[in-house]
Amino acid sequence: MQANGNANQRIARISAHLNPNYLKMEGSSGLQQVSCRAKGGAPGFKVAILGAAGGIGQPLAMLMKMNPLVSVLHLYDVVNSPGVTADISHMDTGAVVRCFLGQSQLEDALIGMDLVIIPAGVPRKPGMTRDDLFNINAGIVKTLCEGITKCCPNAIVNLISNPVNSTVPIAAEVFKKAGTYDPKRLLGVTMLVVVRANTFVAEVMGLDPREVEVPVVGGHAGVTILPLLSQRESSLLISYNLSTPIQVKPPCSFTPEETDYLTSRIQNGGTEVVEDFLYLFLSCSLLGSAWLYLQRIRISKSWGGIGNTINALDSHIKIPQAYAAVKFADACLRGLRGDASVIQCAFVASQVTELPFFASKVRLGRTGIDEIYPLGPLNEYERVGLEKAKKELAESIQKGVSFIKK
Ligand SMILES: NC(=O)c1ccc[n+]([C@@H]2O[C@H](COP(=O)([O-])OP(=O)(O)OC[C@H]3O[C@@H](n4cnc5c(N)ncnc54)[C@H](O)[C@@H]3O)[C@@H](O)[C@H]2O)c1
Ligand SMILES: O=C(O)C[C@H](O)C(=O)O
Repeated sequence: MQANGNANQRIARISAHLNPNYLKMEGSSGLQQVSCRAKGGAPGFKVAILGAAGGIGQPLAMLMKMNPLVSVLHLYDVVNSPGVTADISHMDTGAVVRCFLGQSQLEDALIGMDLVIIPAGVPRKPGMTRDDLFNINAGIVKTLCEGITKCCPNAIVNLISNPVNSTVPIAAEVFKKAGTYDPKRLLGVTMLVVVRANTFVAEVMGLDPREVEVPVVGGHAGVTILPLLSQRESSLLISYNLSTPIQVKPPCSFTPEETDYLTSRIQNGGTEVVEDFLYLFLSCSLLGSAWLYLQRIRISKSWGGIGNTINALDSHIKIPQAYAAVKFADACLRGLRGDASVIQCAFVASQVTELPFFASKVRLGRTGIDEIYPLGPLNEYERVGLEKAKKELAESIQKGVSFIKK
């Protein structure tokens, strides 16, 4: 194997993984000249994660580093991104990982990106709704989206920060204001509720979750999450009349009790996790769990001290949430690559209902969303649910729009 460059150049390349400013300090003319990838690394897409040091950001970064479609991975956060980047960069997979820390490095983090994934912001604590996060997360999403308009206006944006029902309209308004809005490129990530729906249905029916595909439409909070359980048989083939066949799932139907149980569990899955974690934290702390102890120290440091420790107790590494986010990001990348029939649910600008945004099945392509599918036939239970969902969604969307237009 032949080494690439002289010793100083090699050391500079390694240091640039962790802090791209290293090369600037060394007198390089800029980031674009840096090639941090080992010789022979595969070409692929450039992906930035904003909020990469967080509970969802860290496992998301790890899983994106493992994705063969990713050639460059930028990890941005306002705290702790150097440590996370150091960890992730030791993985012997193809993607080059670079660290960006703090607002002054946001633009460098975004230049030239194909896909920007945003899990930045505060998570819920027990007793809170996603909407309770609006006051803090709205401003964070606004700032990050302003960076995107400047540095990578053509990137696909995957918005994870809650409340998704409002943060997606906020992002749209920021992009409109800057004249860079393309509704095909802005997607609110609702994949997690689809993942939960598939799992819970599989449990009830005794199926392998990989065989199950439940369309979940509407939004990403409480009653706005509307699983279309009546459609989980062969709905894609029947209602969308696609030319490319999609695998028909094993047919089954649910009793009214099962439908109630499943709908409620899917709608409240996020709350189940938030409430359960506090219980888990307290029990494990009593048992002296080293992991949780370390997490607590790490989180309290990152949140600025003892005073905030209590607030941060329910923040934890969110692996299934990251799994869902990566499943969705991977679908976006496969669409960008030109794969056929990449279909997922997402919260997007839509004409499927009278609302300006709605989650439904979309087909992903080389420029983002290629097609948005209609809801298909609903039963009476789902029609009632749809009306409730639309009422709450309308308010959340308006709240996001007004935040920018005020
Ligand atoms: N849509 C979904 O499916 C889904 C799933 C899980 C979490 N979430 C949401 O994602 C968000 C993050 O959740 P978490 O559990 O990772 O929280 P967390 O507190 O563990 O991590 C959030 C990270 O964002 C960073 N951050 C804060 N302000 C920032 C800024 N201005 N720029 C860049 N980074 C910033 C923090 O430093 C932190 O590292 C929450 O709003 C949560 O509700 C959504
Ligand atoms: O519920 C939350 O607050 C986080 C996320 O949206 C989830 O569904 O787990």
